[in-house]
Amino acid sequence: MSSDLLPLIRGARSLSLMLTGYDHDLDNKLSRLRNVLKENDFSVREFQSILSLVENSYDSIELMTENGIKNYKAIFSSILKEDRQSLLRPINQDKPTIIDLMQIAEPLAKELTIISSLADDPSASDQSTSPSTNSASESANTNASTNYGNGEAELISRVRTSLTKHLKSVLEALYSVDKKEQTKALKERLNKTPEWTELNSITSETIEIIQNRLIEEKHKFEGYLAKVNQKLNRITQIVESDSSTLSDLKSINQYFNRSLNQQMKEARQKIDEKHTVDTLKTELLDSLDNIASRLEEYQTSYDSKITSLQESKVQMVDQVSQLEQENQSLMSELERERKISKNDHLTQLPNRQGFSDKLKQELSRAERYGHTMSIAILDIDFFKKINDEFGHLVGDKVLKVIAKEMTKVCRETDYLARYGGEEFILLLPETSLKDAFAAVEKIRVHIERCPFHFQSKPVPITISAGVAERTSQETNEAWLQRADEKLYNSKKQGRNRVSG
Ligand SMILES: Nc1nc2c(ncn2[C@@H]2O[C@H](COP(=O)(O)OP(=O)(O)OP(=O)(O)O)[C@@H](O)[C@H]2O)c(=O)[nH]1
Repeated sequence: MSSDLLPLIRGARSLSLMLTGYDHDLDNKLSRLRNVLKENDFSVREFQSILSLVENSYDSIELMTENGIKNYKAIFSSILKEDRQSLLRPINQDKPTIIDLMQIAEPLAKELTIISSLADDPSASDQSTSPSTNSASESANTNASTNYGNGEAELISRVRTSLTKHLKSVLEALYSVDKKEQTKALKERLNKTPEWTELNSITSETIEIIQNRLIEEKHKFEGYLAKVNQKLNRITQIVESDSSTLSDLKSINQYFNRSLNQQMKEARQKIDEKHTVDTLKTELLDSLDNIASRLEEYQTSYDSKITSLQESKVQMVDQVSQLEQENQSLMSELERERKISKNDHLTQLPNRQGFSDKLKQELSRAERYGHTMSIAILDIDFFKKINDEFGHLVGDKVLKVIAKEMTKVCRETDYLARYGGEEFILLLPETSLKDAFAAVEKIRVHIERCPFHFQSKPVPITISAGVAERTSQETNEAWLQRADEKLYNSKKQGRNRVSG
C-alpha cells in the first residue's frame, strides 16, 4: 500500500475518533480499526472486515438508542396509564433533541462505508457524490493532488470534503440548539480551510460537545420526568387523602371524574397537536396543573361536605349527650329503686337482700386478706306482747326506734340490717368472736337502758342476741345457723343476753 494513502488513513482515523465514546464495544472495534490503519502493510480487506464489525456495533448502538427511547415511552405510558399511542406519537414525530443528536453521527458512519468502497473499487469514486463547492475542500484537493496518485488524491479530497461538509452541518445543528461560544469558534475554525491535524482536532471537540449535549439532554429529560412524577405524587396524595365512600360524596366524585376525564382528553389533544418536545413538556405540565387544580376543587367541595357532616356530627353528639344525661338520670332512679328494694322501708336499714349483697362483698375481702369476721342475730324480746298490748303501730314505732338506737352504738364498719320481723342481723368485718360479743353486748345494754314510754308509762324493751365467728370451712348457711342457735340459747337462758 502506498504511503501516499497517509492522509486517507489519518482521515479514517479521525472518523473513527468521531464515533468514539458512545459504546465500549464500538470503541474496541474502532481501536482495532485504527491499529490496522497504523500498519505499514495496510490491508484493505482487513480494514473492510473490521469496518463491517464497526458498522454492526454502530447499528446495535442505534438499536440501543431506540430501546432507550422505548423505555422513556414505557415510563410515560405506565405513569399516565392512558392511550399509549397518543403519548408516544409526539416523540416519534417531533424528533426530540436527543434523537437528533444521535442521528447526527449517522452520516459520518456512512462516510466510512464510502471510503471503504472507494478504496476497494476506485471506479466507484466516479459515481459517488462529490460536492466541491466548499473552498476548503477544493484547497485540500489541490494540496493532495501534488503528493498522491490521481485516484487516491481524489479519494482523499472526497473524504475531506465530505467530512468538512458534515462537520459543518453538525456544528450548525449544534449551534442552533446550544448557542455556545465554543461551538461558534469551531464553526469559524472549520471555515479557515483546516489541515488534517486541525480537522482532526475540530472533529474531536465536536464529538465532545455532542457527548456533553447528550448527557445534558438526558439529565433534562430525567428532570422533566421527576417533575411529572412530583405532580403525579401530589395528585396521588390528594386522592389518597379522600378514600371515603360516603354516599353523599358520590355526586362530588362523579363530577370530579367527569372533570378529570375532560382534562385528560384535553391533555392528549395537546400532545397530539404539538410538534416540539419543549412545547409538549410545557403543555403536559400545564395539563397536570389543571388536573391538580380540579383535584383541589374536588378537595374543597369534599371538605365542605365533610364540614357539614362534622356539624351534623356535633348535633348528633349533642343529642347523644342529652340521651346520655337522660339515661344517667334513669340509671340513678333505677339505682335508687334498687337501693329501695334493698332497704327496709320501716326502719330504713338494709333488708335481707341488702345484707346478702354486703355479706358477699365482705366475704371476698376477708378471703383475699385472710381476715376473720363475725355475725350477730339480734331479736327483740317478747315483741309479740308489745304488739298485742299496744298495737301494731306502736310495734312499728318500737322497731324504728330500736333500729335507730342500735345504729347509734354500732361501729362505722359494722353493717346492721333488718333480717325480718323483729329480728336484726349485724355483720362485723375483721372482728373476732370475743370483740363481736363485746360489741353486741354494748348494743344490748344500750337498748336495755333506752327509756321507752307509752302513755307516760315506761315500757321496758330488751333484746337477745347470738354471735358467731366465721370459720373458713363452713358455709354461710352453717355460719348463720350457728348464730341463730346462739340466739336461741340467749332466749332459752332468759333473754336480754348475748350468747357466743
Ligand atoms: N308491729 C310489728 N310487728 C311485727 C313486725 N314483724 C313481726 N312482728 C311481730 O313480731 C312478733 C314476733 O313474735 P315471736 O316470734 O313470738 O317472738 P317474741 O314475741 O318476740 O318472743 P321472743 O322472740 O321469744 O322473745 C309477732 O307478733 C309478729 O307479728 C313488724 O314489722 N311490725
